[in-house]
Amino acid sequence: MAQAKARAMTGAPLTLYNSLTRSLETFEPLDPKKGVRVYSCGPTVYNYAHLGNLRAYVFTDTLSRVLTWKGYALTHVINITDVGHLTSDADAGDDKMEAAARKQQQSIWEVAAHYTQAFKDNVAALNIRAPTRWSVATDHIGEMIDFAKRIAPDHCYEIDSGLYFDATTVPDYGRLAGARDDAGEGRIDPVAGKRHAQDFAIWRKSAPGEQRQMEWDSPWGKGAPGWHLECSVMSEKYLGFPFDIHTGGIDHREIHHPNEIAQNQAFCACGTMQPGFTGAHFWMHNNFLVDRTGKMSKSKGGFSTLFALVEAGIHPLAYRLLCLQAHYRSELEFGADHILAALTRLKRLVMAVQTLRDRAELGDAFPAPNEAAIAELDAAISDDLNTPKALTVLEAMLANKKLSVEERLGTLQAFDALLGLTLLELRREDLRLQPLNATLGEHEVRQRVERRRDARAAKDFAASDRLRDELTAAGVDVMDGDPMGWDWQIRLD
Ligand SMILES: Nc1ncnc2c1ncn2[C@@H]1O[C@H](COP(=O)(O)OP(=O)(O)OP(=O)(O)O)[C@@H](O)[C@H]1O
Ligand SMILES: [Zn+2]
Repeated sequence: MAQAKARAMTGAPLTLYNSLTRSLETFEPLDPKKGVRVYSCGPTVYNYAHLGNLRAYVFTDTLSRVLTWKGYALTHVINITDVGHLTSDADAGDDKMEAAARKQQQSIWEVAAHYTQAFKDNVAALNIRAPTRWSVATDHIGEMIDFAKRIAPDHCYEIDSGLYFDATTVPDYGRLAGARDDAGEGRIDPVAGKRHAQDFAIWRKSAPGEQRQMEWDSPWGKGAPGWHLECSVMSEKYLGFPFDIHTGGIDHREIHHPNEIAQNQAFCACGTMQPGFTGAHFWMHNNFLVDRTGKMSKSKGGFSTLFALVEAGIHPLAYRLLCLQAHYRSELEFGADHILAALTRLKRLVMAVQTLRDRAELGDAFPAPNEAAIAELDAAISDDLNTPKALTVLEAMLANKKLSVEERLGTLQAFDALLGLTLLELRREDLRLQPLNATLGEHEVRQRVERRRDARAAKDFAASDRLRDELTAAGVDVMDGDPMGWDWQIRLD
């Protein structure tokens, strides 16, 4: 801890991109006594998280590791949305949870419990640190009603379908989104009786005759809270306004976060609107994971999960590395080639570390990290979390012959805490996962690869080709002369 504190004072200033000002700003905690307070919009647990969703949490994990590295005490809240998120972000359509429960013929609570656990399993597999608190939306309905009661008199109006927030009652509505283009407006479905297109539901009343599994009594009738309200309420409850950093995917910059900001303005100002007040100091957004069809999205279907990746035999940390290879504000493309290349890079790293370990003479503890390498890493991540640069610093450090083998391992320990790749623990064998649909076991693959090598050595090309075909049919690619000595890999289609 003492070492971490010293780093915060001597390290580079931390610069982060604030979507609110569309500029890079130097980060300082708003109230150092409270440490740094971060809120991240969490998953809607109606389905498995896709790899794009998980990119959002690799990003928040990097942010939280960097803040810890800088020596700050961190309070990080991620919510679990188990009510209120409609099929359209802008208050139209069905509740995603209700729709999923109907389709899966299960209770919403079962659906939520199953996908919440699956999400937490993904988080653990990616070595994303658990936040200080997971806060579940349905545990906060009372607070949501109280919040709504406080802002309703000056900012809301009631119509048949519920209580709506009048976006014209706060200054500068939508500043975070910037100018809304026609496509943005087009996403806002009309709701009968709404005063303005941008107005949004604070409380949705259950329609007469509607069978909802989740509904609560409120001053505006039986119903459920709006999705935007949840995040305002839970961030205020656990972090207090204003807190330091609010994160989410870049889609939230358009509707969800501007609406949270409007609610926060209404909640805090109580008639005397403070200029520029938004509830959080920094609003940060990760860009999308895209595939050939565009943004990966649950709503669109055909998405990839981490579970599917592992079933195909890819180690989950290869996906973490793929995310770190791109800056969080750039789009990142996902495809079989991309993930296999990331896996190869991870293998190289693991083998480099293993070679060092084999050569090292370590006592009870690792030696102190090399200060120059630490400073270089610190400069990279202090520059708006430049993880692609950090990875090249890592590789250069591991290969730096001017440092002793032991010193490199000691430095790696510090790097690992920041990048979360667990390079000191991973072994070459760990990276060889067995695909679920494999027709040959690892041992059988090995035997065939060796028999094929012998056949080639004996110039028995017919036998060697037959063995290769057999392996190909089993989904295994043989790699003759692989520089890393990795003589086979599973094939991803
Ligand atoms: N393709 C993507 N790339 C990166 N982040 C994403 C992507 N899709 C969603 N996110 C982010 O993932 C987080 C969790 O979102 P959530 O579970 O509410 O997704 P969703 O809106 O139901 O999913 P989808 O948009 O895929 O239908 C949010 O911060 C969201 O902005
Ligand atoms: Zn949110």
